Amino acid sequence: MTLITDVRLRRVLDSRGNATVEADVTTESGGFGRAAAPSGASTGEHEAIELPANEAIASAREHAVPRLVGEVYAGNQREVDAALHAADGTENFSEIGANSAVAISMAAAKAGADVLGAPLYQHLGGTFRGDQFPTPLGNVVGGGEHAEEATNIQEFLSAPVGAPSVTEAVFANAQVHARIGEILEEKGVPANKGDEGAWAPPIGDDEAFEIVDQATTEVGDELGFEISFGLDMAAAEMYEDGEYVYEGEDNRSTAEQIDYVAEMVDEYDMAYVEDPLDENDFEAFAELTDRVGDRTLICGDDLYVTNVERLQEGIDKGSSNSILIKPNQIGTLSDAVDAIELGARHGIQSVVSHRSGETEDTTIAHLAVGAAAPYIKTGTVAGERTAKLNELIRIEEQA
Ligand SMILES: O=C(O)[C@@H](CO)OP(=O)(O)O
Ligand SMILES: [Mg+2]
Repeated sequence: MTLITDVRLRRVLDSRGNATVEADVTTESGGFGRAAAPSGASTGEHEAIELPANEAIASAREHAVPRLVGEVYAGNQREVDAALHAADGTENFSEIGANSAVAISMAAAKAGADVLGAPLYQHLGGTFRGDQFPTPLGNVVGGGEHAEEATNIQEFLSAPVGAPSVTEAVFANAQVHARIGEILEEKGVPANKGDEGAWAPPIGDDEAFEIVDQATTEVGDELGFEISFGLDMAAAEMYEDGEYVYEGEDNRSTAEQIDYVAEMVDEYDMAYVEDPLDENDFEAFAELTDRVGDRTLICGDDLYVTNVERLQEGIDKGSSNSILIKPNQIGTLSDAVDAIELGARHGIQSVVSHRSGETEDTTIAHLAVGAAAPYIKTGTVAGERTAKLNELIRIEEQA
């Protein structure tokens, strides 16, 4: 029933207006799945390779489609993803492009779910999944590679850790975003928006900490549950010649960066810090995790690139207690789930994540629920972000 009979690939727009790959997968019994690849701006050095969309499509048509059509069952995700790896033949999807691979992998999963008549999260996670929901981390202020003339720190993330439901958490993040808009207006700070819809005001990191702290506290008090906040520092982007470069401030050595992050964790009682250190510095990550890992999540994004070998190195060295999961960083859903499961076996909390360039695709909402990931990071207000957040609301209603 789920034998793949057709795979179509096309170029569509992502949220930055760039071309990305969309895949349609059809099965023998008429099952259908459609998915599109996202795209990063602050990409990790060790990520699977994204090719220009037209090249990725041409190569996948030549190498991957013949290995799928009439050969592989969409209901068997491992088989689909193994065929993609075999078609590519490299370590990092540099032949067919991780963008083609992930679009086909996700579209096949949806086609499989369609044939089974099951929601995608249940197809991915099994019948005993669907009752545990991720806490959404919502980008509310940011800069770095996602906006010019804004904060050094890439993302300030609202973290409604005390929310009684995912729906209330999603609305809480939107309210924090709105409150920050008001605070910026009161201060007379002009506020543009960055790639993910977060405010991108021309202020320093110190002022952003104060504003996000104020907004999360006020909205938390009003709603009656705890809203903490966190950061994605995307520190690999700041790291130059052994130092962390902060515009308008002194540079920080690795030891100073560790001290700074540890101080901020305590000063603001932060729930989460992603990529506080360079993407190759497993040791510095371990030092920071040793210092504050009992009271906050230290998450590896560019550090791990959703790769189980890099995650295993982090586990061996004690580098973090959390991992970011981006299916397009590794190229298939099977690889992404392997990383979540390896992490879970070692007490590493997964944060399933969007990219800064996104589409209306909602697969990551289902992946987070299907794999029982404790967190999801998928923005706060823009349409390509609310697509996933609204899907979480619908899944919660079904549960
Ligand atoms: O660093 C990140 O976590 C992501 C998503 O917020 O950004 P990008 O997709 O640009 O890598
Ligand atoms: Mg990141």
